Amino acid sequence: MRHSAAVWDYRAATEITKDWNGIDQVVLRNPQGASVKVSLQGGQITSWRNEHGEELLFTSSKAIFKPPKSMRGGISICFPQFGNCGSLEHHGFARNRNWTIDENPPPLHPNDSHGKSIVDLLLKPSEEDLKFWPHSFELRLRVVLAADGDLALIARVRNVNGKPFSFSFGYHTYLPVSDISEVRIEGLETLDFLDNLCQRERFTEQGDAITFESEMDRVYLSSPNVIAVLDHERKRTYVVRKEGLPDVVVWNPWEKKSKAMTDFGDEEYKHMLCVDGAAIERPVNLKPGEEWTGRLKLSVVPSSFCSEHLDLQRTEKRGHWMSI
Ligand SMILES: O=P(O)(O)OC[C@H]1O[C@H](O)[C@H](O)[C@@H](O)[C@@H]1O
Repeated sequence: MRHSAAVWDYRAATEITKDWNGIDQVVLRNPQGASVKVSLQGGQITSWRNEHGEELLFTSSKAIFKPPKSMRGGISICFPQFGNCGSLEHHGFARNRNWTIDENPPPLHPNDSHGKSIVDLLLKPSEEDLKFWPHSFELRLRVVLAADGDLALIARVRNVNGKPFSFSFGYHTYLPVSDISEVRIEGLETLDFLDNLCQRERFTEQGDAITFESEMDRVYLSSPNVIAVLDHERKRTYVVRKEGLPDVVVWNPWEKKSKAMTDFGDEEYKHMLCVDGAAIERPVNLKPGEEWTGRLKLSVVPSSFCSEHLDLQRTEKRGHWMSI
């Protein structure tokens, strides 16, 4: 029997347009009208909007949209180095390179594809990259806009070299918040962290949730796979689910550092927060032919869901990732 209802084509739900520099970007849409924009410049997620058109990622009003540098905001891919822990440029070179679209990505199961929109981007090293980091790799980033508006990113790094190599990785994620002093993060309490403001000295988090009253730049270690960022004023919560990413970087530049950054407004630290799922403390080791996967999924829910009803760790189910 033939189905008369229209079949959702998850690949046709993408469109290629140009970004601010005339560089290709992919726009994903779901049937409700939510959208995601991914630039081939850096494989950077530059926009994520819900079905009402509301932007769910932070971008600085002073962001500089000039290749090859990634712009300040959205979600950028930090690979093969996070921060300055290595000899490469800050946060690695992946975010400052041109990526390509994989025209023939591994398909989704037809039962799992309804309402989703997907694109796979690829990065392979150039001759120049190999001079500084002599490892042949393939980095595949699958970007998924789900039927319910959630945004999922699945990065796969494959060693196509004859020798083992190791790397760090991070999804450098800028979230917009109404007022940083009213925000708290749940899920990181009692963990050890490395404080980048104290020469990466190791401390143990005390107290309840993480709150903000000054500059913060920390790498929380061995973190749970679900954490929540609660924005009291806006009564909304970002739920961050991750897999293969043991660390969480929490960063807010606060007043002084904001003023020192040319691509960031003096007061913007009040309205943003970076919460990055990452693999930093223990670099990932890949033998020839091996592949590593790091998954991140962002959802936005009303805050009331979270504080009382969302048992963070109980939502940590493998089923979340099965269909992508
Ligand atoms: O300015 P960016 O390269 O985007 O990095 C911004 C920030 O990213 C991370 O959160 C690091 O831990 C910080 O040390 C860094 O300052």
